[in-house]
Amino acid sequence: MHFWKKKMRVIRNLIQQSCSQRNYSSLPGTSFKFYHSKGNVFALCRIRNIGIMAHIDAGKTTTTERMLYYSGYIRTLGDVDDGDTVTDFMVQERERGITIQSAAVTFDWKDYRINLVDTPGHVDFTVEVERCLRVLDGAVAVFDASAGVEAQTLTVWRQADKHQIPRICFLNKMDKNGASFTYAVESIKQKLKTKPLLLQLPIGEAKNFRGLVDVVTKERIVWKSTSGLDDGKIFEQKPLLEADDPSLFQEVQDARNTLIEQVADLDDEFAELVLGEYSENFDLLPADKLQSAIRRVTLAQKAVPVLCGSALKNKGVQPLLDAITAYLPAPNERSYEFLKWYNDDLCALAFKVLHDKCRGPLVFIRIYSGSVKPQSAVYNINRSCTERMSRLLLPFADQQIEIPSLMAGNIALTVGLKQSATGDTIVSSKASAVAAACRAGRDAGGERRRTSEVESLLLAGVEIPEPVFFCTIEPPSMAKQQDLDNALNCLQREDPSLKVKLDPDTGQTILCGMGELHIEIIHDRIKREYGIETYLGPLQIAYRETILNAAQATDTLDKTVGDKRHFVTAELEVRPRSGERVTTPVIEYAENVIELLPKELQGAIENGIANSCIQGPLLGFPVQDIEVTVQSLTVHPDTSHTMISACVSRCMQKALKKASIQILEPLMNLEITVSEDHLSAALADLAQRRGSIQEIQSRQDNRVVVAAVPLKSIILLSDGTSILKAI
Ligand SMILES: Nc1nc2c(ncn2[C@@H]2O[C@H](COP(=O)(O)OP(=O)(O)OP(=O)(O)O)[C@@H](O)[C@H]2O)c(=O)[nH]1
Repeated sequence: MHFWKKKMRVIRNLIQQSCSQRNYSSLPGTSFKFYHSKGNVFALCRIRNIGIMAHIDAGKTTTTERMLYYSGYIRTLGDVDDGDTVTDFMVQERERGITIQSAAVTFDWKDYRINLVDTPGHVDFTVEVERCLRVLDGAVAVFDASAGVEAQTLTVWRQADKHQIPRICFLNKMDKNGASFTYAVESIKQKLKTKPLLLQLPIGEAKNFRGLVDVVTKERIVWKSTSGLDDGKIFEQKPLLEADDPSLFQEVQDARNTLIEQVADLDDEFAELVLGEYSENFDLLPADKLQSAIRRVTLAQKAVPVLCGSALKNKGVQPLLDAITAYLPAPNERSYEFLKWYNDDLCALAFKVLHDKCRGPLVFIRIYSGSVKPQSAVYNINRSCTERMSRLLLPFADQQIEIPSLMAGNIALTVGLKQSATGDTIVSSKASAVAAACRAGRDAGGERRRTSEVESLLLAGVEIPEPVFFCTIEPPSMAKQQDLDNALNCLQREDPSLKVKLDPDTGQTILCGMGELHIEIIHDRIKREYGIETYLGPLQIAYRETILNAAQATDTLDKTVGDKRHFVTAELEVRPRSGERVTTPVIEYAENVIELLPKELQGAIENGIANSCIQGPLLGFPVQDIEVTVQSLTVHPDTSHTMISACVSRCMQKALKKASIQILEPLMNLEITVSEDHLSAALADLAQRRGSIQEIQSRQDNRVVVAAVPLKSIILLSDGTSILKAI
């Protein structure tokens, strides 16, 4: 079903691309002068840095497009299905109708500056979501109201939890068949374990969805079409009277009372107010008092406001924009410990890199303190280098405008930073970094070593998960290998989840990625953006190896090279590591070894251990979740470090073989929505694929099977086609 929908989109897009693409030679809609004049004059309290996150296809891009339209940034509404939205500007995004890379847009809404990032929903691009969330102050979680919380919603929700990001929920697709406000709210409660605050109630559902009622103000909002134009710009907002609709009136009354009680439970200041002045009649409680309390509980992440609408049918997006400004935090409302070490000096985090053919690398930075100006030097703490920022731009999807400076709290695009990569901390100068490190050291009691002072200045980057797929990639001729290497270098800087390595046996370049689609997109980009036609080998699963038991091994290396005798004897113990997953071995030394071991030999030993874990003894996959103890080491004085590493590595391989080495296979968590009639067929199919069924839920008339299935059996069918495409 899903596949056909996408396929239809691709066909339509291909037809339309040639005749009806939006002209982007200038910023769509609004004039440049407007942004120049307002460039950075917004007070911090009027800035919102927010992201839009959700499961694939929930409607993030469609919602973003409506926001841009109502804010006046664009004059015509783009459509994902027509491939002409502002934020999905990559050719692959337009062709496939999905978001692949996050896109930042800046626009203004009622005297607020909103820096908004539309993120991808596909599981292969989760890292893209994570690195954006790292620099955002708030997020809008979009849901398909007919599906509620879906698999990837859980992942992005957890990412937002990790970065402690206040959120609001938008139940989109209220117009869709099967849309259910109650079902979606219940699934938020159950699956996300959060407290939803219902700030709106829908008027009608599915094809009867007409508008909504604002529970806080008790106003009815109904959208009108004017002279055939149904763009949602015109809507009627007036107090809901009992005479209009007695049952809706009662429903709203009850919902408001519940909301007041919920908020009072979470906010002492509001509880005092409610229990004092308004205890007799909640109706008299002013909307602004309720709003302020909702803001406080949202910022404290004690509850999540819930709104609803239909982005496609142009309903509910303006109130969502109001809610973003009313309930999500301004940059100065987020607390960042490191800010006090910088005073007003520049401190920024590079969170995304793009490569532009003419301008070179474009680096997105979030400014936490101080300000940036073009033509200035900045210092990259991670790389210990000074770079020159030649130009400063405000991002508007694939368009940018040049600005003379930008203050803390904003997101900017810089030109000229050639070394900086995703996750790097940028400050004004080395002296400023040293001064901040001293302050950080003083705060830590002056006992901290210098290295850890510098470490504390580094703004935590983004955790990159290990790739699960790999394949070989080859240029059409050896002459093109250098060009391919350059292209892969650029793509890796843009996308930290893409890993490139050399096969030590064949010398081939290996591409490692997060999924089939990820690798397919990289292949396509190399062809389109770098003009290199490459050949991919068969897609393979990145297995891992681990051990089940503890084991010991001893090995001796005795070699004479020239007039030098190299002699090492190593004794090691390996054990499985329980608890948190570790991809590199945890190394310990027996007491008698650590006392006598010269520091410089430690590096050689650890090198040997790490090298042996790169290619496990069973099938040559990396070894993980192990602990190693160096029990004893005897070294002849003339022995080189390389020989020590080689001996330790050989000894490790012996120990691993004795410790019941096993293959670990990646599992995919699946949610399969089927009608009751097809349930048994789906379960039989899962069993055939070695899947383990965790739960079978009911979703309105459908059943949802939650299962974990080995990746190998889900990706490749016997005829070599992908099951994901076949569904
Ligand atoms: N019925 C209905 N369809 C919608 C609505 N909003 C979006 N859609 C459709 O849902 C599909 C996906 O919309 P997108 O806006 O691309 O969703 P997305 O979350 O950005 O998708 P990814 O970025 O690829 O994860 C498109 O076919 C839209 O036309 C809505 O309010 N109602």
